Amino acid sequence: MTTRSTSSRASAGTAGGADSSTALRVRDLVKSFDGTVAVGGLDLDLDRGEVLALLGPNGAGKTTTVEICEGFTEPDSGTVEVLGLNPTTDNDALRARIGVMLQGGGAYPGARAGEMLRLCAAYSADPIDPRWLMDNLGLTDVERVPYRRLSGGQQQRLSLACALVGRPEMVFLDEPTAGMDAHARIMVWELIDRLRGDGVAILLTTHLMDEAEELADNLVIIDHGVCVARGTPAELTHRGAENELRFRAPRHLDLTLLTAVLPEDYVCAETAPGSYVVRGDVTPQVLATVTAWCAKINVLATDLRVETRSLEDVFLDLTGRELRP
Ligand SMILES: Nc1ncnc2c1ncn2[C@@H]1O[C@H](COP(=O)(O)OP(=O)(O)OP(=O)(O)O)[C@@H](O)[C@H]1O
Repeated sequence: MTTRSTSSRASAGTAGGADSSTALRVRDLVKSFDGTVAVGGLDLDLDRGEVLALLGPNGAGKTTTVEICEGFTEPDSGTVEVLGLNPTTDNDALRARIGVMLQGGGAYPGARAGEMLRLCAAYSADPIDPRWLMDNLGLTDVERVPYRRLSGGQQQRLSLACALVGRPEMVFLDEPTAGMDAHARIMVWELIDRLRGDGVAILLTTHLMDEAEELADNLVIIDHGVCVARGTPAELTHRGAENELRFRAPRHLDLTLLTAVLPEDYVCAETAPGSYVVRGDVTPQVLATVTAWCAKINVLATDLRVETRSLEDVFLDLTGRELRP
C-alpha cells in the first residue's frame, strides 16, 4: 500500500511470540450445530504476508471456520490461535488487530458511505487515510451516498474498506467479491495483493476458482467440514494430473520421431485424425521441442494449447461433485 506499512506494528504487538511469522494456527477444529457437523477436525496455518483461501461448496464449513477464528463462534473442540491469541478468551485484545468484513451487518442504512468509513477510522489509533481507501476501492464518487442506496457491490467494497481502515495485522474476508462486477473485483484483488505485500495475513473464503488461483499462496479445499486437499494453486492443479500439450496438424504424422526427441516418459498420440496430444510436464523446453520438430518436418501446428487441471477439476476428482453452487 502507499500507506505506511502495517508490519512494523505487527512485529511489536504479538502476544505469545513477538517475532512469530505465524498469524493463524488452527488444530483439529470441530464444531457441530444440532448434530450437524459443520467443521470436522480442520488444521490451518497462515503466515503474515500470505493469503490462505478456503475453497469449498455451499455448506462445506467455510463461514463457520472463519467465524470461529474471528471469535464470533465458539468451537466444540480444537485450538485456534490468531496472532498468538485465543479468539474466544482474548477477543478484546484481538479486536483492534484484526479486520473483519461484515456482510451488510453493522451499517446504519441512512449513514453516508464516507461518514461510515470515517467513523470506523475514528476507532483506530493509526488508521489508513479513508480517502485513499475510497479511491482505491472506487468509492469516491459515492462518498456522500447513503448506505442503503449503494449497490450490492459498493456495499461490499465499503465493508472491505471498513475492515481495512484500522490497519489490521490480519483480515478475514468471507467471499469478499460476491456480487461485484469484473472491474470492482479486480480493484479488490489489487488491494488484497498490496495488503499481502505489507505483511498482512489474509484468510479468505471463495467459490471462485479464478479468485483463489489469482490471490492464494495456499489453498485448503474443504468438503463436509474436512480438508480434502491443500497446497499452492500450482501444486493442486498439477498433482495427480499430467499436463497436456495439444495441437492440430496434417493427419497421420509419424509420432515416433517426435517421441524420440522428447524426454523419456512423454507420450505422443493422435487422438483423432489431425488432433495431436503430448502428455507429460509441459515445460518451455518441451514446447520448443515440439514446435521445432514441426518446423523440421515443415508442418504448421495450429490450435496449439497447453492444458492443466483447473481447481474445479481438482475438486471434482476429489469429491465427484461440482464446486460451484
Ligand atoms: N448457526 C447455525 N445453526 C445451524 N446450522 C448451521 C449454523 N451455521 C452453519 N450451519 C450448518 O453448518 C454447515 C456449514 O455451514 P457454513 O455456513 O459454515 O458453510 P459454508 O462453507 O460457509 O457455506 P456457504 O458457502 O453456503 O456460505 C451447514 O450444514 C450449515 O447449514
